[in-house]
Amino acid sequence: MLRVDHIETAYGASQVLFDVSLRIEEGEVVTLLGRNGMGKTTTVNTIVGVAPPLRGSVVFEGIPIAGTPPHRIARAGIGLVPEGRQIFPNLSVRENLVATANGRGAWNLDAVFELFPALAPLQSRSGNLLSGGEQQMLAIARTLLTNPRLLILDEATEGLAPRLRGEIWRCLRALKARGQSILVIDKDVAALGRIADRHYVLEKGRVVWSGSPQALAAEPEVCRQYLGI
Ligand SMILES: Nc1ncnc2c1ncn2[C@@H]1O[C@H](COP(=O)(O)OP(=O)(O)OP(=O)(O)O)[C@@H](O)[C@H]1O
Repeated sequence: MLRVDHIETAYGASQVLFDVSLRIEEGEVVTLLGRNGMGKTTTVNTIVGVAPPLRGSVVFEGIPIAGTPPHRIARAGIGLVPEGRQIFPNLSVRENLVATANGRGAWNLDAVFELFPALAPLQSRSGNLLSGGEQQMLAIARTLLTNPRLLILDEATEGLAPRLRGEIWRCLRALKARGQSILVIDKDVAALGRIADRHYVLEKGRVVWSGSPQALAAEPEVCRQYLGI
């Protein structure tokens, strides 16, 4: 579904990604792991068109998308739940949800309220009055309403209380069970290992290891050296 091949990405004169390659097959959950500043968000930004690569290719469902503007990539079916959520603070929950909904697939308001029952009674509440967990549910629901073929979450549970983190993992398991393809970044390697098909470990802008959660668990040196666990 997505093939990233040998991408090199820079912010101005500062190159951040070096020869990064990864793939996501239909229905897979794939993760990007690595300590702060290693290039995970930049990899996502390259895929969604915010930081086009200097070299290398990004091919989504057989179509090269590197260099395509972000709104066209979103339309092509890649939905991002960004780090920091970026919900519209002055719009209500319902207005946030319908603002970017496209009605081109199975996701509608009823379906997202079924996935996140806690959001349903908050429909008229202003975005800036939501808790962090409610904001993250809203951010995921809003992206699902664009009916993405590939859902990307950057820092899926960052800053959330344990109970709310559990709620986000429950949601991602439910989405995986529906066949949703997902690329996810999070610091909770154990939780990611329970839902992932494959991990990619980034270190200083390079993929230094990739493999299944079982393979990662068998490599304590990789965990220690690159993930600090
Ligand atoms: N807009 C930018 N302009 C210049 N440098 C940037 C920019 N965004 C990120 N960087 C740099 O690129 C490198 C990789 O950052 P990136 O955000 O991709 O890492 P990350 O692995 O996602 O880390 P984090 O978990 O802290 O977000 C870092 O050295 C960072 O300082």
